[in-house]
Amino acid sequence: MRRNSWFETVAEAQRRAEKHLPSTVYGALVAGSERGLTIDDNLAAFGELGFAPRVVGHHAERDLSTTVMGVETALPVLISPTGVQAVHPDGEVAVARAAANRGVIMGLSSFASKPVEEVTETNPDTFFQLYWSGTRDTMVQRMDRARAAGAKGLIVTLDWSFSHGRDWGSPAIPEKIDLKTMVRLTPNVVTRPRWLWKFAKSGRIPDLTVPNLKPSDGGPAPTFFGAYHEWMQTTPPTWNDVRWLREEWGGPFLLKGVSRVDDAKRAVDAGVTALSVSNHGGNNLDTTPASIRFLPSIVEAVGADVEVLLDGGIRRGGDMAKALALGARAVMIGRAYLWGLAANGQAGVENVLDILRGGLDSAVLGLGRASVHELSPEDLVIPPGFTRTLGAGKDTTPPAAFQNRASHAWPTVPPKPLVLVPIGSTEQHGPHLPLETDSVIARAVAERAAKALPGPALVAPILPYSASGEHAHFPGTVSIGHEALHSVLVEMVRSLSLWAGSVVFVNGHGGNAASLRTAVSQMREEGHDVAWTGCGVPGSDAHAGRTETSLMMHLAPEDVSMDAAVAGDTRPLATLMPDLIAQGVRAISPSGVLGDPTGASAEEGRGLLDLMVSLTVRRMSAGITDSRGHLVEPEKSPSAVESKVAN
Ligand SMILES: Cc1cc2nc3c(=O)[nH]c(=O)nc-3n(C[C@H](O)[C@H](O)[C@H](O)COP(=O)(O)O)c2cc1C
Repeated sequence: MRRNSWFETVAEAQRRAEKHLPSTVYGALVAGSERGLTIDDNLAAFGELGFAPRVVGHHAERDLSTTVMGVETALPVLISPTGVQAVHPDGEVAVARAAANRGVIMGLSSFASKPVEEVTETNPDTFFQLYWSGTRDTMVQRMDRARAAGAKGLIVTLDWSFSHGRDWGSPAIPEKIDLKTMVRLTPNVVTRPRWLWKFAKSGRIPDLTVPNLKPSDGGPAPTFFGAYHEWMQTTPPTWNDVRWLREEWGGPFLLKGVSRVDDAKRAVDAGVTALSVSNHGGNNLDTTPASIRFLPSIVEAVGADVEVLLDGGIRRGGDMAKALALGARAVMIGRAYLWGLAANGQAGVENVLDILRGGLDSAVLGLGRASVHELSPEDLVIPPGFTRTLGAGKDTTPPAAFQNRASHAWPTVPPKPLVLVPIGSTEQHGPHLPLETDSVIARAVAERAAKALPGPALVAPILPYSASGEHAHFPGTVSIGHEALHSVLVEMVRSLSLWAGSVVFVNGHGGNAASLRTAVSQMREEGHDVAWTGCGVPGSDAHAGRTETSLMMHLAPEDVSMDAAVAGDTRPLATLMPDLIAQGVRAISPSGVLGDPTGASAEEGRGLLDLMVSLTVRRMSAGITDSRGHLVEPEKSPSAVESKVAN
């Protein structure tokens, strides 16, 4: 009896691929560089993330569809480009057909075994992938050909450093597979008669040429290794080259392979439409952490500007749900569909896409969401320390460079810029929020305001220590007191004024207001162009309550422990103030919370942050201050009461 070719999970597809394929071919699919630690982490990281399911209020119908770079897809998954050499005689055409049948976008590698024209004919929703390889002329020819074939987007892959040593032994890949090689590989091949039979039936032997790199003068297509050689000989690209590629292509443009926030920002500056957070499926520099760990920081930095995708380690629909919850617009899959292809051709790829659809739908259902767009970090249990942030100029790094679009070396600082200096605190924020809560909020407001303001605006490294005397008896609090803070602010302004046009302190901690008033008014009397503003919004509660908790759930969800959140004293700040001044926070609220964090949400935090930023931008644009340099709302007179600042 014929064995049921349907499989239940991607793990089973992998087992069948291993059985079907010669070990050399299977080895090339599972490959990860060096010790394979990155590829392991790509998988393990999804296991570290948990779900936070709901039990009532589930939606009878769920919408899993989205668009990627303007192209509709029934599922938020793309076929990631891979050189599908020798896995199946129909190669990428079988994959493209499966993707078309499931309404999914096909990514075609320039190292693929099938011509782009055949693939776009099969699946019109195809993105063509290019490496920075060859001369500019050859790259233009390749892009022209893909465009003429109807490719709807270009994927440019930049995360490859020719790091191919593998401790477990790289499989030997022949220059080309002809009959002679087949004979040489016989011991390997004869143990996989079904694989050989598929090729024999198709009347072809596995092909290791790359038709999409065929020269336009009619010469033969290079072999896989010829193409690889050309790529290795090409001088690596600069950001200007990326911009040039994007302009030459002129359509939707996805940059694949980003891990760092600074690279993501430069990609945005280069005009990309989308980027994929990726480590090439563990095939670039081994020990690079899993791509999912970088996703939140990159979404936070550029998610409002471009579409952010993720690839690496997706094996289940639940993995997709986790990536989407952390802000990915869609994911890309590599090995999962290759194993499906090896196990059962086109039907095997369809089987894999169905598995992913089923798993994603279950997750969306169980999380009580109606669509993939509603997934959010709140749906996940994110263990402390899960995420990694690279190249963000975090305030834990030495304050050597300005944190702005690019990390500025001094000659690149624009003349007489406006400098925003965020001021935070290091103080207890209840049992559920981190000590740096005020710093995270102040920096986020300053960075977003700097982007929104016209003209050059730089964000200076944050001042993380300030006046937190009222929280002094809680472990973790570090306060330098008003006197020291006053001196720091004065000296900062004197130093900044040597080259800055103007200085605005963006304060995230209400306890700093007294020092800011005295220091800023002293500096204005000395003739410096300086002002300050707070991050308050009307109606916010006092400390570690709903306002700050919502903001942190939006900005740094991995650092919020909602399990530990408790309500504190909920009286308004004005009522609490005399007791606070006389006795400190601990006497009034043993937990350190003033307010009630329990109803907080990331959604609310996003709205609050937007409001904070727009109020800050409005105040800064109007430039009206009270007599001590505190920026006030434009409609209020300069003598108006100072606005409330967040704690
Ligand atoms: C065998 C193989 C070949 C690949 N070839 C390419 C390629 O030609 N172009 C490219 O951009 N990425 C290539 N990749 C990387 C994938 O597009 C994708 O980033 C990676 O496979 C995602 O990880 P996953 O396999 O865990 O899903 C390849 C990956 C594998 C496993």
